[in-house]
Amino acid sequence: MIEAQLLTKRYGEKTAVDGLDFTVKPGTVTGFLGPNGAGKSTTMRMIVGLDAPTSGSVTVNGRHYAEHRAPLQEVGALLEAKSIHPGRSAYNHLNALALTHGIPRSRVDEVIDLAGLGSVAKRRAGAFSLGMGQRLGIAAALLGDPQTVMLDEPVNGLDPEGVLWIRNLLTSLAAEGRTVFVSSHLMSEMALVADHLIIVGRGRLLADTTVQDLVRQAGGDTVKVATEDPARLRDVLAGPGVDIVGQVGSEELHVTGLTTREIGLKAAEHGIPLFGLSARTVSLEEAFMDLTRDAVEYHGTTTAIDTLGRVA
Ligand SMILES: Nc1ncnc2c1ncn2[C@@H]1O[C@H](COP(=O)(O)OP(=O)(O)OP(=O)(O)O)[C@@H](O)[C@H]1O
Repeated sequence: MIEAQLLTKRYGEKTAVDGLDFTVKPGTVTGFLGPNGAGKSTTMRMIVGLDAPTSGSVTVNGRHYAEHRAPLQEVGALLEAKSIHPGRSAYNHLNALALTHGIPRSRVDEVIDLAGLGSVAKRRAGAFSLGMGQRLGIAAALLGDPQTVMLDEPVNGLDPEGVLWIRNLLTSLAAEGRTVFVSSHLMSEMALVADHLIIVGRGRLLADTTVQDLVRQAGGDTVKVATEDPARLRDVLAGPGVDIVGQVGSEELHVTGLTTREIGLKAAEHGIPLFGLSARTVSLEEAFMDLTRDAVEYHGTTTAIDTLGRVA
């Protein structure tokens, strides 16, 4: 469990983190989202005591990080800045960490396997690709078998296989009852792994919500369905809490209140062939952009916002 109370960090004139109040609970993956410069890394650094709050506080499992007797066994963190000696092998790096924290050597082999680093563990870490470096950072974070795991942009530099590995890893860590806190500025990636979202912009809390609620709020539970006989499908799908919109002469209906699965099953039950059945997928990105629009520090001229047909 991570608890932030009025957490604030100023660097001179700049307020990087501005009165954040949030709780990260065990047993789920919590995504920490926000545009570049929103204050995510600064918040994470304060959680593990690498930066001191200007005011407010943040605790892990009820204590400040520095007050834990065995911090590595309490919270494992992957932060953006790496501190690995380039001449040292992955194995030696993890072994040194284990030795200084009273962690058995057998755990080093376990995390090397877990991170898929077996074949490169004896190589110099300085020669590692970005993706291998990320895997080593994650291995180090898991070394103490911590109850709380915090990763800053873990998919950075990973290939598709690595991205999938991270997704499965995060989900299984949460399923084991751990607190999993992961930052990203990519809504699409977070939507695939996170159950809960904490969204920040310019250091302030913009939303503390479930993925499901954010989708709902953005109208993302609309399903687009096409059939030769939309009038009949409309009759079949009609019911309490179901809203159906269609245009005269169009084979397409927009349905809210039913999932793609429910619509597909009902149509099949009544022998109505469907030509298309899809949930709106861009709405999560749209919801994120709507929320953070005023909080983006650096607007590009040709960003993803343009591809959605919207102007920042
Ligand atoms: N040591 C520092 N000195 C001065 N300003 C800083 C320092 N660290 C961060 N900042 C500023 O604080 C703000 C928040 O930065 P932070 O790195 O926490 O954001 P972020 O959400 O992690 O961004 P990104 O997604 O780009 O990593 C930024 O405007 C940044 O320039």
